[in-house]
Amino acid sequence: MLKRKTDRSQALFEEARTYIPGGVNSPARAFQAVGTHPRFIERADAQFIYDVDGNSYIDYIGSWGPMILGNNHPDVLKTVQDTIVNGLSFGAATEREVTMAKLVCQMSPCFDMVRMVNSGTEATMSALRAARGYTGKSKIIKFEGCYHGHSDGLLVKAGSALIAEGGTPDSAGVTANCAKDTLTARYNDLDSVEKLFEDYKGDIAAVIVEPVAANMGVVLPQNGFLEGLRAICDQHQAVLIFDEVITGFRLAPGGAQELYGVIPDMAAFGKIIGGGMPVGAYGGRREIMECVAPVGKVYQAGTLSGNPVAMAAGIAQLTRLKEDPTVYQHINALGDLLYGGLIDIIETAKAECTVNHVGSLGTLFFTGGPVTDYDSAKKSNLKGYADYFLHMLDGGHYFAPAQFEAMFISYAHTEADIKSTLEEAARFFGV
Ligand SMILES: Cc1ncc(COP(=O)(O)O)c(C=O)c1O
Ligand SMILES: N[C@H](C=O)CCC(=O)O
Repeated sequence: MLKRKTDRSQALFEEARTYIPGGVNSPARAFQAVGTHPRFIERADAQFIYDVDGNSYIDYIGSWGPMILGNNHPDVLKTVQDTIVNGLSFGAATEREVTMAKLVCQMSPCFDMVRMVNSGTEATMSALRAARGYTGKSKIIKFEGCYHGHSDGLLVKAGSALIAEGGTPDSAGVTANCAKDTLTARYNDLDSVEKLFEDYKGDIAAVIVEPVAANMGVVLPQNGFLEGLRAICDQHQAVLIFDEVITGFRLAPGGAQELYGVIPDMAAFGKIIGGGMPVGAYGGRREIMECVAPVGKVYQAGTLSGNPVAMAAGIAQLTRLKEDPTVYQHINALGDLLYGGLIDIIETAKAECTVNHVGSLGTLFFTGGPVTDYDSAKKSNLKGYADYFLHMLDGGHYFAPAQFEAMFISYAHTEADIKSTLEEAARFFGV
């Protein structure tokens, strides 16, 4: 029995369902997997998020990652306010796009050039098109349980809400023809990748991977996995693409590439790069990016791409991340505290759980583990996660409403927040 009143959220959800499929504009926020209705959000500030019933929560979603400096960060907010008075969109080149492009190319080890888009979905879809145009090959390899947005060819054995909300990892509406060029391998299993390269000799344009998987819950690359992908792609002249929509600018200023020291040919970014505005980006080696129109023959476009307000927000956030190492020191230290604390709790409680984490990113799985790929993640007790989620939510802690997602810590979180979250978790586990 939940203590908090959520009548207004419940009423809005009823109304929303009449007009919006499932009442939400993205399935991941439907709360279906945890057996309750979404909390309708009124505002968010620093480490807190507030619903329309007047409840406040410590926010561990942070808009699914972008709010790395905390919600409503004053620097980001101020630059947006200063920018909007000059017009919301021009559909024309601006100086801010040059500033953003230089910044991202300086921060991301694999970027010689970048193209801004409007979402992570566009970024991965466009990166793959460029890779195919560059290599002249048609097939791509992705990994089971990895999610790269909702473009047709990538909704194959995908993660995130496809699996989290009780669905299947493939989507209706994607034609067999569209899916046939997408091959799938097992995360952390180089043999499965090599086998595909053998079976489809000369046909594979690219391998796309979440360098840390975060859409089947957080699953870390085992030693040698990313290095092995690099070597296999080199051997077969395929393009290695890191989907850093979650890991980019979060694990380090240069993302997972910098943290693990493996440099892909291309990368896709989203979320953090826009400071909360709808932005994505893809880029990589110059010879690949010069295949993109209007220089090359790979067409990709966007009326709102490089939008001035989104660029302003992104530049403010990335500049802070580039120049202030205390951001990473802080979020990583809190990550150690939170995930280390959860490990202590589940060990004391002798609970069948596993914590996977790196830096500020992590997942508590309701399975004894180890969780190294989609098959092992799938062993999780989903009812266990739902009970835990509801307990934590009612206690004022806003986690991802599904087992197969990640938790995000921001610069605004404090040690006191983490301690309060751990106390609540300990109460749930009865220790
Ligand atoms: C790794 C990854 N790639 C791509 C996407 C798609 O991004 P968007 O939702 O902005 O289209 C997401 C999340 O949604 C993601 O987590
Ligand atoms: N798993 C997704 C992002 O990382 C969840 C966000 C969404 O699709 O709405």
